[in-house]
Amino acid sequence: MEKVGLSPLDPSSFSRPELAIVTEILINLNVNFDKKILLGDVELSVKKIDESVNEIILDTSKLNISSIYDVESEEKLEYNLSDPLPEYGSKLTIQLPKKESNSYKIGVKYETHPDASGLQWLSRNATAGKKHPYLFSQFQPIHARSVLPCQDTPAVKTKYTATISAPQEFTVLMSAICNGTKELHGGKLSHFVQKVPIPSYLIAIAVGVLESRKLGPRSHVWAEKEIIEECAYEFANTEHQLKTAEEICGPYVWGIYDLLVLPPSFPYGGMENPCLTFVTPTLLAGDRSLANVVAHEIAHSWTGNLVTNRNFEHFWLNEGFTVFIERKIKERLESPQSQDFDAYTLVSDLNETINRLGKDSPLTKLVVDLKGVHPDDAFSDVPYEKGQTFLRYLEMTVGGPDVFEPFLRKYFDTFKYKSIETKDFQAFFDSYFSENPAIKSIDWQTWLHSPGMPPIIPDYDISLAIVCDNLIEKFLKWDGEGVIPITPDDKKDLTSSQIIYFLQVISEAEPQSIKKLEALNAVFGFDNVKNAEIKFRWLRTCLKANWEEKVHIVLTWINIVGRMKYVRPLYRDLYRWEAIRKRAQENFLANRHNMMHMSAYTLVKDLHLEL
Ligand SMILES: CC/C=C\C/C=C\C[C@@H](O)/C=C/C=C/C=C\[C@@H](O)CCCC(=O)O
Ligand SMILES: [Zn+2]
Repeated sequence: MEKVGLSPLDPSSFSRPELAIVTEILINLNVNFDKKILLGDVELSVKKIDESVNEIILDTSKLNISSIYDVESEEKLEYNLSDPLPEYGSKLTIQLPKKESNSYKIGVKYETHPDASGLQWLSRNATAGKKHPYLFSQFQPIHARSVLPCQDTPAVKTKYTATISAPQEFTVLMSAICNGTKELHGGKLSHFVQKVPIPSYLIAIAVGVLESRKLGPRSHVWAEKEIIEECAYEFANTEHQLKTAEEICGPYVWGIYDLLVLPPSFPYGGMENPCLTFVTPTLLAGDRSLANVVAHEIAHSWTGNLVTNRNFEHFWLNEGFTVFIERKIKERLESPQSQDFDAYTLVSDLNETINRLGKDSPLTKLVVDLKGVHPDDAFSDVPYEKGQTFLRYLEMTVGGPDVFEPFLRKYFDTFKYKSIETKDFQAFFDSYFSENPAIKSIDWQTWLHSPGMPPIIPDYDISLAIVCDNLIEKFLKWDGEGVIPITPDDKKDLTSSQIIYFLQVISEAEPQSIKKLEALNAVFGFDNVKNAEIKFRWLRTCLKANWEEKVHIVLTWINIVGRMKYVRPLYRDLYRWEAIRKRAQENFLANRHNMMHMSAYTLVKDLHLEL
């Protein structure tokens, strides 16, 4: 069902940038931890596109607006704030001042709501140091509107500057370059500038008592002091990853590349906020084995942040390309086998998602229809894995990386600083490869618009999987009597990725007996593993075996770790287990106040709770 009032060009936004567009944003906010609000003002530079309009339309969500004015004359402007559309917010229509020129500066004084969907206000207990509160944001896909009035569509890209005031002991970080801090009335003012035009979902802020360590010539890692050394070790390869990405994609335009390791409630593995990637502490495996997420976020510096999906129906242009580049970084820094191993093993995750959503579900298409569907409800690994599979297929079809990588660089250069749709990519591809007869065989319609698994899975090098397959077969065939047919010797040559794959296949097989799993744990030590990807799959395997003793461990973990990639499947597993269902629902209800809005919003549905 279509939602009334939303744009015909972006079904997730009220704004109409084709009529009047925001061209620059100036943010001036104070952080109030006691009230859990940001308060201050924004100044929006606006350009009229259609001469006949006298208004600008913005997205807002739960903002408490006190005045809207013409910055030059300081005259108050008339505005209308619509009734809220749940999860989309309210449409803010502002009458533009009457004047000759087509350019305006509009000021909005306001404060955010303590439940702003794009912010998480953490109490001191939810931090590592337990002494100070913490604030962080997550605006993708459409939560920027809960923090500032804006055209909250990725079709609009603007530069921004910000001045943020916070208590003295806190560090303020943003998805921008910090160009100075100064003390003021016992507090601290921090100034930021983002000179590259970005969509609203890439504006980001974090405020905490933080330290940093240098990682390389253009990178620092930020975190609470309790984990900062661990973070510096884990992400020591950042500069290598960045350089490799530049070799593949072209020059890095963002100046610095910093990392912020957030408290564990952060809902995603990573978020590609420009100049300052946000990452979950679940990447701290102790052996750098999960740092591919950083390669993924680095890749977004081109795919998503430079060339951006015009609306979230084309999210695969952001994520499919990013996974594709992430694996090319892995290929160069590790080996072609490890690149293919990742692609091959993630096909089974994709399969699980498509079975869960239904192979005919419209949400399994690469290009989705988001009219009446909130992007947070559409989120899955389909745009990631089906998207990268399509790109691997295209690469293979046109003649391999030697031909495809120069095309990619040309694509980034042509569409940098722009927002595009799938048809723009397709037209560019067709024109670039117009002399290549192989492109005639590409069935764009099926790849882009048919539901279900990708029509073709490329011939990946599966040598790293074969050794695991032998062990998996031995384990699955074992009847649980006598000694487990896997020895510590079998395990010692396996990489973390191979152990993840091993457990992934076991978790997808028939439920195993608790006795067999105890024996497996004795060989691998899964109960004490630090690597979150392994822990996650181990816990899922245990739940499938109805191993009651593990329920408490699962609940304890998901009460701390907010990463939806883990929390949602584990809650869904608990829900499926009838005897545990109520306990899972009660646990969620007791802990939802510690979660970010988007996590609680999606979990209510996963747990079939009517709230
Ligand atoms: C077909 C999908 C259509 C629309 C979805 C659009 C936006 C999805 C929205 O819910 C926000 C996504 C934000 C993602 C941020 C980071 C991810 O890349 C993390 C991936 C999972 C993880 O590793 O934890
Ligand atoms: Zn991504």
